[in-house]
Amino acid sequence: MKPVIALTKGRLEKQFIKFLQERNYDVNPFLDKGRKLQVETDDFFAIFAKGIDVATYVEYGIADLGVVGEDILLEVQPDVFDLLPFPFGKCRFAIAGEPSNLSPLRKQRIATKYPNITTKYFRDQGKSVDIVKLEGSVELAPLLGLADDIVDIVETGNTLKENGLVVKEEMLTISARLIANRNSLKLKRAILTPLIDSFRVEEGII
Ligand SMILES: Nc1ncnc2c1ncn2[C@@H]1O[C@H](COP(=O)(O)OP(=O)(O)OP(=O)(O)O)[C@@H](O)[C@H]1O
Ligand SMILES: O=P(O)(O)OC[C@H]1O[C@H](OP(=O)(O)OP(=O)(O)O)[C@H](O)[C@@H]1O
Repeated sequence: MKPVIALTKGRLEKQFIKFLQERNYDVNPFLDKGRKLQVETDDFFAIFAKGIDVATYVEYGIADLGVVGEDILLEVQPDVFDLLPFPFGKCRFAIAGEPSNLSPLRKQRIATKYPNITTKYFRDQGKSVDIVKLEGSVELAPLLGLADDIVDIVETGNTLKENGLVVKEEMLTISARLIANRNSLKLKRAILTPLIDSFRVEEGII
């Protein structure tokens, strides 16, 4: 029996495949997968899903392991075991907006894909804000007057820069994480341990 790993489609998938290659796993089945959403390698079955669904597949035990952004774990708080960080998918959460906008007299309005992370962050600072939930291109919101500022992921800063926005406050840094189904960890320990151990990166490298 092979383990099942749920992978976040898109940028994390590409970086995970590179990570596997560096560890001498055979990645050929990934290279010609086309639009297929399931792939079998010598070592495991992989399924491809959106990050939020990766957490769901792992929580329900359809997948034993998952590769998912920490942003999803913080936002959704799925009932999974958070095993270890990967040295990719590194970025940070920040509050950003137009350089010169003044604090509004009304409650501050923040646009974000991450309402729970945002609410908690401001609540911890003793502030209540209005949240506008968006699904992407969040940088548009302050430019078009939908919100005063945004809370979003920043990596290179290019998206902010090219849209005339600046970081106003750094919030926290995140990376991709390896998660596991709680029962799989107990019941399939023998087949999962070698895989999990091969994903460990020496301390100091991350
Ligand atoms: N600019 C970035 N740099 C590094 N990691 C990022 C960046 N943006 C997102 N991520 C991480 O990669 C994960 C997947 O992001 P990706 O952009 O592929 O999908 P998404 O935009 O969150 O969702 P969708 O599938 O709807 O496009 C995110 O959950 C986050 O952890
Ligand atoms: O600092 P940068 O390197 O420019 O990266 C940051 C951008 O990347 C993510 O967007 P993504 O590409 O996932 O598109 P989205 O806005 O549709 O979510 C994030 O939401 C920022 O917009």
